[in-house]
Amino acid sequence: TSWKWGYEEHNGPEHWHELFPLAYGERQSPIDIQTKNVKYDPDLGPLKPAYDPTSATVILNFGHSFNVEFDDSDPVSVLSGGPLSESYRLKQVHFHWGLTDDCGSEHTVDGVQYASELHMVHWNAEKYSDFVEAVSQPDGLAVISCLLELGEDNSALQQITDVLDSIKNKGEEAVFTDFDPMSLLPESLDYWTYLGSITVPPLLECVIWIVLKDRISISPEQLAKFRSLHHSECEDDNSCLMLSTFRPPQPLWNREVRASFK
Ligand SMILES: NS(=O)(=O)N=C1NCCCN1
Ligand SMILES: [Zn+2]
Repeated sequence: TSWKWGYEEHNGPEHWHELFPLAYGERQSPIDIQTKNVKYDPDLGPLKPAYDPTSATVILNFGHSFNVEFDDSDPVSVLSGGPLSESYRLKQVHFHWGLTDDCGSEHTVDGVQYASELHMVHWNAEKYSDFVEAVSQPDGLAVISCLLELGEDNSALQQITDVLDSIKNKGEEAVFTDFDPMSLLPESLDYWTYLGSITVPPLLECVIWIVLKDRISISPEQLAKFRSLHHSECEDDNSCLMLSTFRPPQPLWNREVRASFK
């Protein structure tokens, strides 16, 4: 394509439909979770994350975000329970953020946008043979989302922000292991769940979303570190900063949001 999708005026979410028609699909993400319209579902069991910190491998700058990658060649770090009928394998963890501290999350709750959002991406390794096959299926991925609100330094997050200087430019990667993604999550795993899509092109409608009710904190200094990353290789430090990396909420259409809690 002549342009690479991104989050700037010329290639951001309002342009994505030009190359990725699913942008106008019936089960797009993120959404605004209107708590008065969610339905408590007593059949929703507890989430059962089981992660091995040694399965973390590298942290890398993708250009439109940075990922902590996990070795998913064996069922070592997995998620089951909750709304899931099968066991899903953890593949990567990443974040979304905004230009200023008053925006940045993708999901919103009763119209409130938070400073950042954590996504833990898992794929259905019981039904599908690899990640690429999974993203072409309606139940291919399960993504745990946790909203980050502006506040105190998050000590678990510091393990990540401390290494971002080593992956400043697109394509750079660094060894990153002995990382337990559970350390990032709040004490309660109460959640809302709905059927949606990945929130980056090609916007495939393959995700069972699991949005945690409780939030974790991120400090202004930690957010500033996210924004110091470069979305491409460039010398002039301020011409290619990864300042904003969130897609705004999309229409709910004919979908229900269920709650695991009253
Ligand atoms: N924001 S997101 O939908 O989690 N993004 C993803 N990108 C790559 C494939 C999985 N998910
Ligand atoms: Zn994401």
